[in-house]
Amino acid sequence: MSEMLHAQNVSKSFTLHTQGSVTIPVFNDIEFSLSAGDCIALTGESGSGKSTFMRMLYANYTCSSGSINVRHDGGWLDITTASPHAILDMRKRTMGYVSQFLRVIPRVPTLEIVAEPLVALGTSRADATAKARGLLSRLRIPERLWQLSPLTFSGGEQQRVNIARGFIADYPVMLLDEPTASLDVDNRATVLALIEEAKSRGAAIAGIFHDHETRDAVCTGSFDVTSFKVGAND
Ligand SMILES: Nc1ncnc2c1ncn2[C@@H]1O[C@H](COP(=O)(O)OP(=O)(O)OP(=O)(O)O)[C@@H](O)[C@H]1O
Repeated sequence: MSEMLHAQNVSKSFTLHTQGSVTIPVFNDIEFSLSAGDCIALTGESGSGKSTFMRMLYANYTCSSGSINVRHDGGWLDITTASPHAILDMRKRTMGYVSQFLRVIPRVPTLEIVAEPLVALGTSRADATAKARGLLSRLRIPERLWQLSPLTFSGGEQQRVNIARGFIADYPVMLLDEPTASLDVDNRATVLALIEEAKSRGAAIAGIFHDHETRDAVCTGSFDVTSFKVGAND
């Protein structure tokens, strides 16, 4: 399967400038690769750096050293050195990210929030809205809520709106941060089906799944961040 993302010699430490410039080393020399059709679980004990690494894959956090290349626009883009404009383009067209929490924009209806990534890619508003309706139905968000802002929705409802938004475009690479964390059994099954569909169309997926059943059901492999922890092999 073709490689979609490659992280090489990636290290990370945080410097706490407001606390005497204390340095917190997180991990050293990570080698990580993701291919089309993969669904790799990032694993490791609490505090080992799973979320930090995922944020680095999305270029939300900088790398202390190393490179992260993403297949984008027919070539490779090193997101550790790319311009902010190139990163935004990569996120728009290549890499989807389902975070745990929805960023709610007040007064924007749910249907529009879900359809927006497809509209940004050039799909007509009618087609994007039709697909958004389909996803919201599958994820059991009652139709009477679709024209409302999700500001007042429950945690689980907000998470499902976020999932619908994350899965509406066929991103070649997807990052999933605990996509089933606050879901009931039926909705968890729907999310597993969406992940399976993304894998079958060739998406390359990395995710954090604290729930073992979810991980065992959809993951093709795992990547233990702990083994790259600073001092792990001392
Ligand atoms: N923005 C930050 N500034 C400073 N230190 C941070 C920051 N983000 C994470 N860290 C530190 O980096 C280490 C790894 O944290 P991270 O959240 O990535 O772990 P995790 O494996 O995702 O943990 P968990 O499973 O508990 O969510 C921790 O020691 C944490 O304190």
